[in-house]
Amino acid sequence: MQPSDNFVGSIDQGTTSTRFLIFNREGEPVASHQVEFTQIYPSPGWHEHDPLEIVTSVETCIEEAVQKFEEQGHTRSSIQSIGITNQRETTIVWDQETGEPLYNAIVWTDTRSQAIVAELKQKPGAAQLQKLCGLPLSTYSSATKLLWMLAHVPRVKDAFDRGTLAFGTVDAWLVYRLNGGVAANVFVSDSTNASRTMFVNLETLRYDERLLDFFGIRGKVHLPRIVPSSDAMGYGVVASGALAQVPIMGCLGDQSAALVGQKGFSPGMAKNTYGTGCFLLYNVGDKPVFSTHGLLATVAYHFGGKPVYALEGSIAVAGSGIKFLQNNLNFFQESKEVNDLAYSVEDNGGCVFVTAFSGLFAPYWIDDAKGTIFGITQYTQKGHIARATLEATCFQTKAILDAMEKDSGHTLSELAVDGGMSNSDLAMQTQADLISIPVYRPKMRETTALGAAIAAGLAVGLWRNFAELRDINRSGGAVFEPQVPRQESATKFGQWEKAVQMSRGWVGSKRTEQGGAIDTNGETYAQAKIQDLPPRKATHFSDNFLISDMIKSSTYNTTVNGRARVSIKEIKVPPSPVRTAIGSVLGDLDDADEEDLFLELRKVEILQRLRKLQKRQSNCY
Ligand SMILES: Nc1ncnc2c1ncn2[C@@H]1O[C@H](COP(=O)(O)OP(=O)(O)O)[C@@H](O)[C@H]1O
Ligand SMILES: O=P(O)(O)OC[C@H](O)CO
Repeated sequence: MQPSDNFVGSIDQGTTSTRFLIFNREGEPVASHQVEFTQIYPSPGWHEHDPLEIVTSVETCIEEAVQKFEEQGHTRSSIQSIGITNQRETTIVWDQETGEPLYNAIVWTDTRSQAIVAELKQKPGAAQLQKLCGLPLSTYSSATKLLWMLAHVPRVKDAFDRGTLAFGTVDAWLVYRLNGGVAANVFVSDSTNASRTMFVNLETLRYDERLLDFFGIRGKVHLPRIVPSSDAMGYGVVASGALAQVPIMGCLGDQSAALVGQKGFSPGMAKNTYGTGCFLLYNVGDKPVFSTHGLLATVAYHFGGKPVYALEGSIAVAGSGIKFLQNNLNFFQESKEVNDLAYSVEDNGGCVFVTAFSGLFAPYWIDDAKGTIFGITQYTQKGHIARATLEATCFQTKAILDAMEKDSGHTLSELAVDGGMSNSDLAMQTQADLISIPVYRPKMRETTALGAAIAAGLAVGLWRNFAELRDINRSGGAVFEPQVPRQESATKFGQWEKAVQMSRGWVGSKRTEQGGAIDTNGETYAQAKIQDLPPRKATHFSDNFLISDMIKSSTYNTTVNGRARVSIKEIKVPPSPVRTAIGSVLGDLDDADEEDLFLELRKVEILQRLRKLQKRQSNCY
């Protein structure tokens, strides 16, 4: 059989839908099928999927796509291997003895583990985690979702106590079930997915005892064996259905797959995928780069030999914001209509939508924010809200690119994009205008599925090296050139940053008996012990976000990461959107502590607000 008669299949199991695509050697999809599946939102901030429905959706897509493929005159035996790509971090647990799930999948967007995260942050060793695994302690990773299940789901705890609890991300679950479950017991995860759990050392790509001990699961939970992303033997074969006996040879988390599908194989290349969420991955080569500006370090891909790493900017809400307008607010019937609705008005009409449905991820990592629309007046129309929704992801992308530039010292000259929301021309034009560089959108936008197909195709020899991929999906793309002056973009971005700061602190707020809104965090901070520490060295901190209504503080003493005692004397807000804190540090702080230091600065602001509020209240009563 000629190579041109051979094909690879690609399962793309995303947050909103599942697809199966069959690619030829030119990297063109020749047949595909897609189904949406149930999104379960049991409580505010909770988001679940049914693990069995995920498997059924994959099986349905395979059956339907293979049928379409054969209707074109091809035979299923020409499909040489299968690749899998999937939503990452989403956590599934099952009983190793029965192979049955013990709870719904807790989706990556879910924020129910917030209290667990807050508690873990106080634990010794918390500050060292990110250096080991590349991820910040947040509700996003799988680890805290697993801990939540152990604390709240008796069936999960029982299996844990009996030693039969199996944990996996969606890739591990799919490989396990497609191989036939308990009977074959193929229990593996690829390096890119495994590195999103917080259990894996980013440099060795092995489970790290320090991480497992920190989360209290060492030796108590069955974890999948970690396998390279392209592997001829590791992932077994499909047990039944239209592609029975076809080997699975590729596996990548969806964001890694998109980078591969965009052929971002050289350091300095980046892509931004606007799916349910939006994720910018920047190839940094064969050594991880640990961010000091709110980004994640992650595995880009691992095709045998040395893994390749990426800096990642993760945005929790992109297309899901559009789905929210569609399903919850009934703005339109189909996602693609958002574009025309947003074009129906000239601009956002003064509205800024901080789509913090899951708090805010990179580069801000604000757990206590919730979605907030600022600037609504009687003038506001649906079109303004639609625009503000699209803009939110673009603003966050701009913040991520700024952070990436600081971490890498490199300025991107063009941004390659893909994913469902990238179909909106208005969103992509807005993106180019905000980041002042061209945005390149390829013609074939199923780059995530293509990435998994490439992983499987390299393993089976359909392609022998990256050079053979060069011409795939190269022509017919669209370029969006920046069209507004930088100063105008900077002004808009300043407004966004202001809105981000104003959205903080909502979670946990309550009303006092006197009727004034008081932030519970503020109360805690007000009780914080103000000690008299002798300053050792004077230090200058600055940050570029706008604080609208504050601050001149008296001295505030605190500790950062339990190591350095910080005494903040004064926070100045000059007319420019740069604030400066003047203080002193007793002990050592390095760049990695910057974020924690900003948290302390934030406490001073809250303390100030509380004082102001109390003063106002005592004037009233
Ligand atoms: N034409 C469009 N314009 C804007 N958004 C779109 C369009 N088509 C799809 N979307 C959005 O893209 C998302 C789906 O993108 P996709 O890349 O399939 O995501 P996932 O892999 O997370 O399931 C949906 O949330 C949907 O609202
Ligand atoms: O479903 P997507 O495409 O937004 O991707 C989800 C991510 O993998 C979550 O980390």
